[in-house]
Amino acid sequence: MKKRILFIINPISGAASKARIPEAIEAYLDHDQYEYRIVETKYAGHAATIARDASVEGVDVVVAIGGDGTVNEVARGIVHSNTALGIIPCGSGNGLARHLLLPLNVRKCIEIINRYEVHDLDYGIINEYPFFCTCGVGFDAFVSQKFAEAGKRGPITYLQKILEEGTKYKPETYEVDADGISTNYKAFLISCANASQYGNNAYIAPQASMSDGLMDIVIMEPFDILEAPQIAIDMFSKTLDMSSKIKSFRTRYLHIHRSHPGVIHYDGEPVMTGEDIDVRIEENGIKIIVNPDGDKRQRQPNMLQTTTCELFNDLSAIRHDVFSQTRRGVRLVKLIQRMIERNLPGLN
Ligand SMILES: Nc1ncnc2c1ncn2[C@@H]1O[C@H](COP(=O)(O)OP(=O)(O)OP(=O)(O)O)[C@@H](O)[C@H]1O
Repeated sequence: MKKRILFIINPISGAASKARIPEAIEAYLDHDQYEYRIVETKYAGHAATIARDASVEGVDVVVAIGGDGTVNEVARGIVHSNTALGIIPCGSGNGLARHLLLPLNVRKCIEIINRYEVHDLDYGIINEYPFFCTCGVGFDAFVSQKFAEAGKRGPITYLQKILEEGTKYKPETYEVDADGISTNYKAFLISCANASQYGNNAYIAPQASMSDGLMDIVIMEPFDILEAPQIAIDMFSKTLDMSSKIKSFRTRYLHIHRSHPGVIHYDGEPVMTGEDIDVRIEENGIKIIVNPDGDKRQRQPNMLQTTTCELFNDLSAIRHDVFSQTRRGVRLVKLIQRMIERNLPGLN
């Protein structure tokens, strides 16, 4: 018997047209294996309803055609069922597709769907919102909100928002509970990563795995404007975990308390929540069609990237030393000046 497959297209995701995707499905899908249907979403949240209904009807595969927001909607409609998720990445960042080493090419993704290699993988839940890639609080949630308000999508808009908002953003203090230990952090952001990247190959948690039953928690400490380029380079070099500005650990469950309500994000979708945030992992909760030829070594930094990161960290430490020596020197000069003034009044 043929498998039933449903393709869900989000027409507004990313910046590219989806007009020729139905043609590609007709041309490259294995029709001996699958009987297919295609639907387009009409509004935000629609993909979740369509996917849930399809799963209840016993559809074997639901394919998200869009970015991480579309993948999130489709995936949350089919968690803990026998329906598998397929992805044809057509979004702005495509974080989950990139983590899964899927090609950003419609034909190649359809060919991967034809091979039907399904793995049971983890997903997470932040308060009541499922996430499959990353979620968090702080600067990334703030940028997601600005991006959602921008009225225009695509990676250029994302970058524009990061640059516009980056210098204005003020780090907050969070109380973080994990495995019975509570710690206060002043942080630029706290990210909970089921997968390794935000999208566009910006690796927030290069070592994150979707099959370890754990999430990688990344706490980014406040940094100054001179350190910002180094953090960006570390992200794109998959070496952020080696940065001196990062604290990271793995856990199944995390509680975050902050002093006031605010925005969080799940897979880049912003939502307002209260002071308390609970994040947990659902082990093996979703079936996903993976790339059988995906080489996981692509997620690791190469020698050049590792060496560059170490060099930058050393330079940063030297700069910090010079700064603190200079500050100490300035304090000493002021002290001597005060002593002279006290002992020799009227000198100035
Ligand atoms: N027909 C529609 N009209 C308006 N919004 C929609 C429609 N269908 C889906 N959406 C919403 O579109 C938003 C953007 O989709 P998606 O996240 O897939 O694209 P993207 O943001 O460009 O890519 P990425 O998440 O990879 O950066 C999602 O929040 C989704 O809920």
